[in-house]
Amino acid sequence: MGTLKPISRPGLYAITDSTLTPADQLVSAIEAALRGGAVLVQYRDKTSSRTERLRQARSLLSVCRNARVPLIINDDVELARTVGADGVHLGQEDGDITEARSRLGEQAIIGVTCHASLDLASAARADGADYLAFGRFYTSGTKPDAPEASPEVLTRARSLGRPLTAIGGVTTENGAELIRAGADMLAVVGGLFSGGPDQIEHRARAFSQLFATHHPLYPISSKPGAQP
Ligand SMILES: Cc1ncc(COP(=O)(O)OP(=O)(O)O)c(N)n1
Ligand SMILES: Cc1ncsc1CCOP(=O)(O)O
Ligand SMILES: [Mg+2]
Repeated sequence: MGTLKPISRPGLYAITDSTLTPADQLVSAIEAALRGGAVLVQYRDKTSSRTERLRQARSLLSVCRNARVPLIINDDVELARTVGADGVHLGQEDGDITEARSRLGEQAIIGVTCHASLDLASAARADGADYLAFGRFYTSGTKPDAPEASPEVLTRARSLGRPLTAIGGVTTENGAELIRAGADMLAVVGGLFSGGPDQIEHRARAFSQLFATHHPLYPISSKPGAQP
């Protein structure tokens, strides 16, 4: 098993969506999410051509590098390797964690979908996953048929000692419940990007504020009202 790597800090995990964000607005949308405090970005695109995905991933990597925020590629280890992204997110059907590790290296961040299952999470940890993703927690327009999870799974998964991500229908209204239950990151598509370009930075800031208020490990000095 690899050494534990710090995944940035608790916060918003912004996930792109080619239907909510047209290709020509992708970079500015992610720049807005980063200004609002996103701590991790995932390029998730199920529809574009390989050439277009390569182009978009390269553009996003440059934006993320400027902000010193890691870029994760969804599903596609080869794309992550080709562009030199910081890691990959693998679902249960997306291939072997060990194989991804050997292709991307020890420093790569590998995140794994665990749905609502502590057994899947335990196995992913044993195979070297760097973060464990649970959900969907609420109704999701992006992936309506994803298996459902309840927030208690986050509380139980804390004992696994890996950063926990919550996904699926997460909004600025319901996110606090997930952070209090144990989420270190809120992975968000619709709740961040569905309002169009003018809303993104403001929404990202609101998500980031949830961590400042509700996450136990958030630096004390960053909490609202704390003395400097
Ligand atoms: C952070 C995060 N969590 C879960 C997923 C879902 O991955 P997967 O189950 O492979 O489904 P698709 O996203 O590939 O449709 C994710 N991408 N990111
Ligand atoms: C990819 C994925 N996996 C489980 S739910 C989901 C979709 C997340 O998108 P949204 O934040 O719009 O529900
Ligand atoms: Mg997948």
